[in-house]
Amino acid sequence: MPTIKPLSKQDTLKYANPKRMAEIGRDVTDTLNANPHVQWLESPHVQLYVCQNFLSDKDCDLLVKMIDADSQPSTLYEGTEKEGYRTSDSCNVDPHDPDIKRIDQMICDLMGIPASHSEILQGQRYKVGQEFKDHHDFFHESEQYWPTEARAGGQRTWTAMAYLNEPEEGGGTAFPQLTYSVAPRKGMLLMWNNMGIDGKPNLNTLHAGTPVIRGTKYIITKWFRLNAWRGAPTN
Ligand SMILES: O=C(O)CCC(=O)C(=O)O
Ligand SMILES: [Fe+2]
Repeated sequence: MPTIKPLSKQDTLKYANPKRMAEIGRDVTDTLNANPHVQWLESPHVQLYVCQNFLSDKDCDLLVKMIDADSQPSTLYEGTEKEGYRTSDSCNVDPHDPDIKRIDQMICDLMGIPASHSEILQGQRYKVGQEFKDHHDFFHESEQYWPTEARAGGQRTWTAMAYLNEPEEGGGTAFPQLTYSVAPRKGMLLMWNNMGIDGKPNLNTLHAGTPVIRGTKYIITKWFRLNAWRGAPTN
């Protein structure tokens, strides 16, 4: 594996600046709080929101088709792989597809974050028994992937995740620190701030895609970055 240049203290501030991340947290929560279609899932520990019926049935169904066509076994970051940890299938949906561009923009507009600061939409499918165990979506700065991810867009700030169907049993998104689990609802968008109000990674955002017991679960996920995401295609 090539050696990756470590980050200086100054670089780290550029890629994970608590002051700027606290500001983003305030801006996004102001936007979401002002939207009558969005509900705040009251918690003192995590800024967590839902928007019911965010995606139409038609959009959900077309996304499910795309995921079925393109999915490969999901991956974890190099150095963090653990057997059985993330057993779903995933795919990066085609960012040039006009429906994807529209849905992508709808998510960014709802949250008030520029699309340039977001990663490509990822689709995921969980069959019976598949899951994504407890994890944080923010980057742990002690991990070997961090310098590369930092330079590619910096820390992950917010997560937006939409359920495309309702498995018959299981497949909720559990937040063990909140003793809280969100049940999949077709078309519902779930959003949370991976940072605390201090703009630093919030350990209470620990969450899991719990095993599907009956049926299949489909979701799309979008992760936002502090800076412009360099992995993004140019158009
Ligand atoms: O499947 C879920 O409910 C959670 C997925 C998740 O945490 C992720 O994609 O980062
Ligand atoms: Fe996650």
